[in-house]
Amino acid sequence: MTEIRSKICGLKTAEDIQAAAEAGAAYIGFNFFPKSPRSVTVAEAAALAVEAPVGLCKVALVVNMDDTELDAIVAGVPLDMLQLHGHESPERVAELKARHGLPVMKVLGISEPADLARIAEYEQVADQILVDAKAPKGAVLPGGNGVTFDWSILAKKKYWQCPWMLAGGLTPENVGQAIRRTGARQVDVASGVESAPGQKDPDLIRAFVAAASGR
Ligand SMILES: O=C(O)c1ccccc1N[C@@H]1O[C@H](COP(=O)(O)O)[C@@H](O)[C@H]1O
Repeated sequence: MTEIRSKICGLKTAEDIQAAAEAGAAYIGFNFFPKSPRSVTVAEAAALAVEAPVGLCKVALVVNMDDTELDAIVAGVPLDMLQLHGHESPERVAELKARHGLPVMKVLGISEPADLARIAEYEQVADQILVDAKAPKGAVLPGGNGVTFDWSILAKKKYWQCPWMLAGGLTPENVGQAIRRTGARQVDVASGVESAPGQKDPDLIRAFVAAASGR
């Protein structure tokens, strides 16, 4: 059976990290978007990251961040990957890879088949692509809104040259179906494993990773 790798995004406590690690998640995400209920400071993320088990990929989620702020995050937190969740261009992706020496996952929002074309602009420069739902009009957050998109759009995808991950409204209940319908081998969740905005639920984290893994 194909191994499915899960990313649990927006972790804020040591208990969240322990639950993700014990459940078998492959990635954990620290959210540095200030308006998010999941956001953490550099100091908070650093304290959590140093306690994370070796082998768990620690991802920093940032949105259109400038160099000064991102330099402080990379200098202060032991990280394994950057997740760019804004309007970063392919040139900016390349620049940040070179500047920080970290793999970069670029997020692209999908709501219709035509959106798939944008992935071609990034697949040679990004290390991974995160395929997410587009944020609803007027939303404060560019992600983390718990909305899905029409997964059948991904049935029309071509082979991409870098690994990709599926996100957008995933939950323990729907992640199995999402994997079957899209062929995703990696899945990402934020709000779908919470009891309230920004509060992760260890039971839901375990249920999500188990459902993604087909257990
Ligand atoms: O989670 C957030 O608060 C967030 C804020 C700003 C940009 C991205 C954010 N989250 C990312 O969006 C996906 C999908 O979230 P959800 O599962 O639909 O709630 C999430 O996995 C994060 O990578």
